[in-house]
Formats: sequence, structure tokens, C-alpha cells
Amino acid sequence: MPLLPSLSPVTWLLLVAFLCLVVLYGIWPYQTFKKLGIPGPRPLPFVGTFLEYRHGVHNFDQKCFEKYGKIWGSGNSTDSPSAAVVCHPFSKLTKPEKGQNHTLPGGPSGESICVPEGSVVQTSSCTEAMSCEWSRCLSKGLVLDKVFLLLTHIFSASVSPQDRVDFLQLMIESQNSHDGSKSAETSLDKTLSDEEVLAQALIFVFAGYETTSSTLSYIAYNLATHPDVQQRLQDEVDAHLPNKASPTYNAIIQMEYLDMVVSESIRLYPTGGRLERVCKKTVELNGVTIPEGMVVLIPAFVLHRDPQYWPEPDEFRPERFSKESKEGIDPYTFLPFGAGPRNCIGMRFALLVVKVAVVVLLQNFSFRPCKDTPIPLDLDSKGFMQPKKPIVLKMVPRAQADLKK
Ligand code: HEM
Repeated sequence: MPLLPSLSPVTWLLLVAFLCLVVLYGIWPYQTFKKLGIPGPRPLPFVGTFLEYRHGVHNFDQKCFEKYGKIWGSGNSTDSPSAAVVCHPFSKLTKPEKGQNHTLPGGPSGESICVPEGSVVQTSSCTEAMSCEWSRCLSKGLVLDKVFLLLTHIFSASVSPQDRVDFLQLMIESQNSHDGSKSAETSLDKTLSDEEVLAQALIFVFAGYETTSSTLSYIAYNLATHPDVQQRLQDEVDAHLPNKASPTYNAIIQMEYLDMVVSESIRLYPTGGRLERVCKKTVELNGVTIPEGMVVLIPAFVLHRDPQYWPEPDEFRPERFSKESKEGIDPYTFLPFGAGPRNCIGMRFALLVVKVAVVVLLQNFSFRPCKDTPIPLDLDSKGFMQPKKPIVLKMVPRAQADLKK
């Protein structure tokens, strides 16, 4: 039996030409970096650098940063064939213009606040504004949108019209009380549709749940592995809330060391991952031209561990965020919640929840490492950044822990 099917020479020729075209189609988009002189790992046809993510996105970013410097190309078929990863402090993110919200066809994810366009990014070294439109993976997620549609039905059952008014009203009122002007009624220029309410509810759960719980785990880990920091924090908690008094908002915001510990922990473990924008105007940055339309990724993890901004970056040192030291920090080198008008909408809420949880836990327990605690902590970041092995800690009741000191 012949090894190859007996085809006419013309058919063979067409077949070979077709295969060549397919390969060319697969690698063509990645020529962009070569043309622009942006260094970076060699992408494979179609999949780009996606396979490199198997050891975690943050690991890949860290390696690229060490090898190529502050800007490199990261072609990846699931994202965009031409995403420039820019590990550089951005200095300004201005407001998107009104009415530029992007709506997806056929589903509520398009109605969520997570898919607007039109943020403008300006870099500290740019003379010219670098305009970037917001681009989230959701905006390309037609498959994801189906999932959202399905989940909508599940959520519909739990978000009754009664809950809806309270839920959104609270957010709107708290926003108004910040600028101290308009009332809740006047701030809405249209009534939110059920779809929009559901979209916000869904995105809040997805964006807020894993990030907050992981942040708490990292804080617990850092406290367990730094008993001196934990002790100082417990002293602060006890001083502000004697006799295990219930935490109040005022007490929480007065706890400076608590804020330092939380900040340092999210510097080391920013669970939000890479920030993402689309360049709207060609710009030159560090001698590299980033053309209009190119996706720009900002790897918060790498930026947070850049020794240029953070001496001995892998050390857990809450003192970096003390009142005096904080003044020297470029705010655009610390992006656990992103930056600009499209930064994390749940930031204040998340910080409060995390702080209340830490306070209540430390009033009653002390975290201690045990034989199963992974030290050092290896991370995985295929989705949200997570530890490779679960963080296992011992929680010792306070009275008992205090006696052993
Ligand atoms: C410690 C917990 C959290 C972390 C570390 C975190 C981090 C982030 C980051 C890095 C972004 C992207 C910002 C940017 O690109 O500039 C983001 C966006 C967002 N987060 Fe959070 N987040 C947290 C908790 C929450 C919570 C509790 C909620 C909801 C109640 C929430 C809702 C959102 C939403 C809706 C967006 C998209 C905002 C927009 O596109 O305008 N997040 N978050």
C-alpha cells in the first residue's frame, strides 16, 4: 500500500501551497514586533507565546522582564497577536468620554461596567498622551457571553427587584456622598434595566470574590511567617479595640500599621494580575514605538517587584508603606487595584472587608506556620494568581498563643 495517497502533481502543489499559506497566516501577526524592534520570546504559529503560560503568567512576565527589559512583545492567539507588555509606571489615566460604553450583542456581560472603551493612558516618560482604549477579555468573549447568559438565569432567582433597589442604591448613594453634591435620584439619568442590574451583580461577584479571598490568604501567610509583624499588628488592634470590641469604621481607618501590612501584602501578591488597555494613538516609550491599536499589558506583579522601585523587592516589609516612606512611592508603581477612572470599582469595599476580617481574626487567633505550610510560596497564575500548593496554617486561639510567647 502506498504511504502517500496517489494525487496528481497539481493537487500536491495546491496542497503544499495551502499548507504554506496556513503557516504564514499563523505567524504573520507576530511580525509586528520584529518590524517595531520590540524584543520578546519567539511566538509559535497560531498559539503565539501562550504555551509559556503553563508555568504561570507572572513567571513568564518576570523572565521576560529579566531578559528583555521594560518592554517586550507577547503574541498570544487567545488575547491579541500583538500585545506589548509594558513594565513601566504610567502617570495618568484620564476619563473615558461619555457614552463610550461598549455593549456586546445578546448578553448581559456587555452591559457590565467591565467592558467600557475609551480610557486614556499617559506615561511618565511620554511627552505626548498615549491614548488607550479599555479592552477586557470579556469584550471578545462571545462564548463567555453564553456562560453569562446561563448564569443570568441562576442569578435572576437570587436578585429580586426589592434587593436590586437596595443593592444599587447603596452604591450610588455612597458615591454621591463622596462628591457631596447630587442626591441619588438626580445622579441617574436613566433607569437601569434588569439586564444591567444583573450584569453588575455578576461582575461584582466574579471580580470581587476570588480576589478578596486570595488577598486574605496571602495576608494570613505573611503574618504567620513574620511573627514580629503579626505581634505589632495585634498590639495595634488591641490598642484601638480593647477587650475584643467589635471593629468600627473609625477604628479601622485609624489603624496605620494594618494599612501598611495590607498594602505590603498586595504589593507582593497582586491578585488582579495584568492590567490591560488598547493604545489609541501611536506613541514612543523608552525608544520603542507602540502603534495605535496595539494591546498594552501592564504586569502589576513584575512592576511591584522591580528593584528599581522596591529595594529587596521579595522581602515582606510593611515599613515601605509607613507615612514617611509612602511619600517616596510613585503611585503608578503600585497597582494592585489598577489606576485611573477604570480602576477597581470595589477597591474601598475590598480593603474594608479585608481589614475587618484581619482585625476580627487577630483579636481571636494568631496565625502560625505548620509542617504543611509552603515556604517559600510558589505561585501559579494561569487564571487569578494562586499559590501552587494550598496555604495551610495553624490558627492558635489568642489566649493560648499569648501564653506561649
Ligand atoms: C482585594 C480585592 C480586589 C483586587 C486585588 C482587585 C483588583 C482589580 C484590578 C487590578 C482591576 C483592574 C483595574 C485596572 O485595570 O485599572 C479590577 C477591576 C474591577 N474590580 Fe476589582 N479587585 C478586588 C476586589 C473587587 C471587589 C470586591 C469588587 C466588587 C464589589 C470588584 C469589582 C471590580 C470591577 C467591577 C472591576 C472592573 C472596573 C472597570 O472595568 O471599570 N473588585 N479589580
